[in-house]
Amino acid sequence: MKQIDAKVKAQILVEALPYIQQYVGKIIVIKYGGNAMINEELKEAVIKDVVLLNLIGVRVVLVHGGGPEISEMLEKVGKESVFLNGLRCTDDETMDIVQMVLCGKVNKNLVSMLQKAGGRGVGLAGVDGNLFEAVRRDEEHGNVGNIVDVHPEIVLDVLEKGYIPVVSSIAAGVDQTMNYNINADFAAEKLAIALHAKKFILLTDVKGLMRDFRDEDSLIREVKVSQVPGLMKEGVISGGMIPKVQCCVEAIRQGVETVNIQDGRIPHSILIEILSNEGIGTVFY
Ligand SMILES: Nc1ncnc2c1ncn2[C@@H]1O[C@H](COP(=O)(O)OP(=O)(O)O)[C@@H](O)[C@H]1O
Ligand SMILES: CC(=O)N[C@@H](CCC(=O)OP(=O)(O)O)C(=O)O
Repeated sequence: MKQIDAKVKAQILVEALPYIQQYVGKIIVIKYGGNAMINEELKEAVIKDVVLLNLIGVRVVLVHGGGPEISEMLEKVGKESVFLNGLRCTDDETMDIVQMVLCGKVNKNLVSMLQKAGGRGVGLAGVDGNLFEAVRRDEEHGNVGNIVDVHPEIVLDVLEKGYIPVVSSIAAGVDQTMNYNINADFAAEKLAIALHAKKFILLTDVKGLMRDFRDEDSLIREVKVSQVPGLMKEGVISGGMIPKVQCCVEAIRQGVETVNIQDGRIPHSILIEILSNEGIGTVFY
């Protein structure tokens, strides 16, 4: 690694101070999508940003997806992935695999990486401490749930002790008889609202919200939530962006100060957003 002169390092830290001060003691919820977990190097960059923020006293909560990893595992056991309106149709066998992959593989991998980077992670599934309670969404999606209640106490306890909560998007049924598969964007949004987060960041595999998502230069930097219905009508927001943007709007309406959709493929994009005036990606306010 290229060494930076100590004077330069000191200068960089001093310049970062006013930005950091805004966030010390505040909660930031980061949704880390499976499509943004492209390789180990990029994952390490995300993890280091999270550890650094935690070390300087920002209360960071990581909510992760893992859609591509679930699909890969389903393929290995000979099951096809079926999506309806962007949500995975989840029969009982698929639900077992969703839980194994999200709560086992992806969650523990992120916790290990946090620890390797000098942080202290605690993995939680949305069923732990009754964090998320859900009801069945509809018959077509099978075991996919809508979160109807959030009990954030377990996350607050973990934060209080200085750990970094790493949350997977599984919810307990309200009657506790079964668990549900929850889209990770929805789970993160609900948690950001319940925790009164200052900021909610969604890391994905595009630069942000684009006027034309095939054109990398058409990034929309700022969106007022009142502009969203118009953008939907124009067809600017489509596919996987529809639920994502709905999450952003709901989070702002429910009191989260700013919400950002940004590119998890850019190394250290979290720090770039937090430590600069210009920021990165699309900010909703
Ligand atoms: N206006 C838009 N700007 C950016 N992406 C868009 C837009 N409209 C649709 N999309 C699609 O939304 C996708 C991101 O949503 P999704 O695949 O669900 O992300 P994730 O897996 O990170 O949750 C992009 O890869 C892109 O194909
Ligand atoms: C109901 C539903 O679709 N659940 C998602 C949960 C994981 C997820 O959302 O992961 P990404 O953020 O990586 O897409 C799924 O089964 O794929």
